Amino acid sequence: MVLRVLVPSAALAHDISGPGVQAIIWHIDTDTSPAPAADVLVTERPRFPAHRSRVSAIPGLRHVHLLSIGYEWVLEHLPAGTTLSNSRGAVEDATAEHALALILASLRDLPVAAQQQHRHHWSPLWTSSLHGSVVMVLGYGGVGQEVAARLEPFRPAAVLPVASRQRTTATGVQVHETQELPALLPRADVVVVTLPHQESTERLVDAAFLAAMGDGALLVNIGRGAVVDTDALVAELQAGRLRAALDVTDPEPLPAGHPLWDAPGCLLTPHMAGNTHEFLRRSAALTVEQVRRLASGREPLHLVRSTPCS
Ligand SMILES: NC(=O)C1=CN([C@@H]2O[C@H](COP(=O)(O)OP(=O)(O)OC[C@H]3O[C@@H](n4cnc5c(N)ncnc54)[C@H](O)[C@@H]3O)[C@@H](O)[C@H]2O)C=CC1
Ligand SMILES: O=C(O)C(=O)COP(=O)(O)O
Repeated sequence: MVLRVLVPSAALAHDISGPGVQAIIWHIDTDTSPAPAADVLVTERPRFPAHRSRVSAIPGLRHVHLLSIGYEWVLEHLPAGTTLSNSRGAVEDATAEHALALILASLRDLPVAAQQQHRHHWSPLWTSSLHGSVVMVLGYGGVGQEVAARLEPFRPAAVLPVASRQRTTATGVQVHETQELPALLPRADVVVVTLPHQESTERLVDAAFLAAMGDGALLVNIGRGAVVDTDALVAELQAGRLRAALDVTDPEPLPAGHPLWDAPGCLLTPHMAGNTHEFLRRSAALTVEQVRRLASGREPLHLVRSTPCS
């Protein structure tokens, strides 16, 4: 039996082609015609929410493999009986690196310096240091742990990991739980959100959360936009009380005229934390391995949903 696999690019089609595999190029954002029948869909996260439902119209679909990690967008569109896997391990490094870039750029006011450069204006700035600061890492999974590891060489006063449950890791790290947030938030100079979007995390960073952060503290979001109450954040930024560096926003893409574009003290990047050439190579290699496994009837790697949904 030949495994029919939809892939978003000619390069991936080339990589996965082989005995027992038929690669078909179909991109969820750009191919507006209905997808051809296929056993497997390999896909990126659609850039536009309206394109998500295209997954549910693929005849014969049995497995979806995501080229990234976040899978919340696909769950409600998975046809019954379909299993799901993601690219765990391929993108955490790049994402954590971007978090550090956002923290350092914000603390050292690089966007202000860049604006000065565009105006050919030379005026030294006084900024804040990561050394000696307290950094909360909210969400302590694959991405959160990589962020925490990258913070250590900067010698912060403390790194406070927060996740769903309290525990001490095998390496002795004390992970706090969300119930402790009211006590911990006033201590944090920087809060880095690495949470997935699910019912329990939606708007977890709400007006009360933001109000508990200290004056001048920095909120960084590299998880999902919907974890933050955007209106409440805009209000804090416009009041000049907090700063923010956001790779993910709600809504996304950010529409023209949205108040976040020009909010004071807000650095925005367009959901690009994971986008490195190295990530592409790693996820391509993972996809080749995944397709080989599926073609030979073996258990797929990194299953997110192992029991076919009904
Ligand atoms: N900006 C970007 O380009 C990228 C964003 N991401 C996002 O980062 C997210 C996290 O990825 P991973 O670290 O691999 O996920 P993971 O599943 O390994 O870790 C999630 C963490 O969140 C915690 N958590 C879950 N629900 C919680 C709750 N209600 N309260 C407190 N903590 C809670 C878990 O305990 C765990 O520590 C992805 O789901 C994706 O949305 C991932 C890659 C790139
Ligand atoms: O892995 C994720 O969840 C990410 O957000 C990054 O990749 P994406 O932009 O979703 O293709």
